[in-house]
Amino acid sequence: GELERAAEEFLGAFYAENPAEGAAEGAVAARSRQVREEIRRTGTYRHTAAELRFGARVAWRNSSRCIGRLYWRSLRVRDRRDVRAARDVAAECLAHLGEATGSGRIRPVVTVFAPDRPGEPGPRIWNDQLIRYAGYRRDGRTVVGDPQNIELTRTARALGWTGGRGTAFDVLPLVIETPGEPVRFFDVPGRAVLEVELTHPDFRWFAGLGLRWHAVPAVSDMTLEIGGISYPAAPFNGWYMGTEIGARDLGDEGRYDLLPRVAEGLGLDTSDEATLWRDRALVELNVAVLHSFRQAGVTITDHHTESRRFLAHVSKEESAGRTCPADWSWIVPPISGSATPVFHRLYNDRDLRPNYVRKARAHR
Ligand code: HEM
Ligand SMILES: N=C(Nc1cccc(CNC[C@@H]2CCCN2)c1)c1cccs1
Repeated sequence: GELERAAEEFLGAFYAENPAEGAAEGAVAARSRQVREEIRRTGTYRHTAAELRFGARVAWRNSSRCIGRLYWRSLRVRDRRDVRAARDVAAECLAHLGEATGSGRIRPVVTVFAPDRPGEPGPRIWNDQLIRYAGYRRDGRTVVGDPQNIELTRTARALGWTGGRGTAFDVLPLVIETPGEPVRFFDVPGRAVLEVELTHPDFRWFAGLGLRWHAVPAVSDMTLEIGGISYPAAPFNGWYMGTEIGARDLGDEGRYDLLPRVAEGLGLDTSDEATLWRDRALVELNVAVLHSFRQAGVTITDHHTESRRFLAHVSKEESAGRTCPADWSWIVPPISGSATPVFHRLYNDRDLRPNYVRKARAHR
């Protein structure tokens, strides 16, 4: 059936790219038979440690919306497939953050928790990222914090969380769902969250905005799919590209909506779109992010450098006889698109496996 075909395809790719693994006489045939037998007996099968490591790295290499794939081989894989209790999942997520953060030299890490098995789903993390700032709707209109996380904040408070101090940067708890237990929240202690206070190299008033952001982006709401097996909790982190924070997180109207305030600080005329006050505010916000992270010794990349790296990755893949799948609309940065080399070409977006996929989730 479906699972057998996906398993066969994955094992084929695994042995093709890791010839030493199949060097022993009949090793490949034996593994294929063993997997088919296990699927027949149990309806699923267990990856070896080597298959899991390869699968997690190739899933990153196949992530067509990711501009940061040049270093796909260096992904650190934390095999925690025997972890499924909510408190243990939470504890391993905090350990993940510790390993990923270093003291600012961020390392790409993925932690793989228990897979879905017939009759026993794996654990699920309801947060979309391990580190998220709470959002509070005040009097029907004004919002304090991150509007994107208003619903998750409500859910956490409904589960009993009282940790929020009502600031714009309260770190939310982890909300973990696992079979046989009620959905629970677990605080993320301050010591697990490296943050950078934002200042601007040329404008002293910028610090007065009181802005900060967390160092590590760690996506926790995607399912790692390898050879037909789904790992619904497989949080992965890299480092930020500055535009994510400077353009989207802090600049979007539906997020921290800071362009008018930055434009005001710059003394721009915001009454007329044609003064391009939004564009000037965006650039200075992004300058502040890159300057602050670099001054704090926290890994970050700018969209020009990262674009060049991505094109180096694309040509490396071509040389390896593979087509690098890419989604132009996500690869091209949200500011200065045409000033980056990734803008001036097209890509093939293909849905390859292994991959990190977003599946419909029980409403949090
Ligand atoms: C090491 C530095 C990395 C950088 C600078 C980077 C950069 C980015 C950026 C800017 C995006 C677009 C995000 C957005 O617009 O919201 C993205 C998407 C993505 N990245 Fe990377 N990335 C890195 C590492 C990784 C790693 C380690 C993984 C997985 C192991 C990964 C998997 C993905 C996936 C799956 C997406 C698409 C997410 C979605 O569809 O919502 N990236 N990356
Ligand atoms: N730098 C990163 N940024 C990133 C990567 C994937 C997904 C996300 C979150 N994207 C979701 C938001 C909300 C909709 C559009 N963007 C951020 C990384 C996160 C994890 C590894 S790298």
